[in-house]
Amino acid sequence: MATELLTCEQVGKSYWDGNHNLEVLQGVNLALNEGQLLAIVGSSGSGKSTLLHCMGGLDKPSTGQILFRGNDLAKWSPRMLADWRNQHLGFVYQFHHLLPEFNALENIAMPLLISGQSASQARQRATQLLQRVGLADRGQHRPAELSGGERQRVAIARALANNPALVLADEPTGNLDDETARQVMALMLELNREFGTAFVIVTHDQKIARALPKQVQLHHGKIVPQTAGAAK
Ligand SMILES: Nc1ncnc2c1ncn2[C@@H]1O[C@H](COP(=O)(O)OP(=O)(O)OP(=O)(O)O)[C@@H](O)[C@H]1O
Repeated sequence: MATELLTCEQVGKSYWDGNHNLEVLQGVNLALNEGQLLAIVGSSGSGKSTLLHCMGGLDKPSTGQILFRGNDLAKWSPRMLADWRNQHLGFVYQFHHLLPEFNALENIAMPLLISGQSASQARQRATQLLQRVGLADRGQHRPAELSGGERQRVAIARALANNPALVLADEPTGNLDDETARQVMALMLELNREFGTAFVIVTHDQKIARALPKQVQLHHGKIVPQTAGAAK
């Protein structure tokens, strides 16, 4: 039976701009199962990144709840949230956010060192992951010495370092050409199958969204109801 990993219950987010209350998310209900792949689509400004940040505990909803394996994120201290992110979540962004002064291997090893693994354990796991994303011969290269697609592969390997339950990816292929985007997406789908990691992928690209088994569309901060038979 499918087990719920992350649940959004009536999530709302608003910002006060000095004059108005900006309702960025309204009544968002969403359930993601362990190992599931979900695309979040919507036009620019529809609230996709805000929702992803709330799901990752990087931002707090103004109303509603986000539950991880039944635990309400709002009840956790900043320290607990940081530990949870390190242990259970991975993040991939449109721009790789790798540390420029460290090489590919060191970038992948970083979350492992933060979680308390020894340098040799971290190095071993980072080497395996680098191999798995097809970059065994690029370990000593710094981000500036890698192509855009290679940087995203390193970023994906880093996101998976601690074998998280969930990877949150914000436009992970947004900065890549079509063919490289296709390869990076294919890699994420393979890793989902291999490791059982759930992925939430924010994209404005319908082609990419359709490659995933489940999609939700945001429009002005609300989930657009699916027509019968469209959702899985
Ligand atoms: N910290 C903030 N303060 C005020 N308004 C914000 C803040 N963060 C986001 N917004 C507003 O919330 C709305 C949704 O932003 P968000 O970045 O979530 O959209 P998006 O769907 O990810 O857009 P894009 O595809 O362009 O990245 C936008 O109108 C944005 O200006």
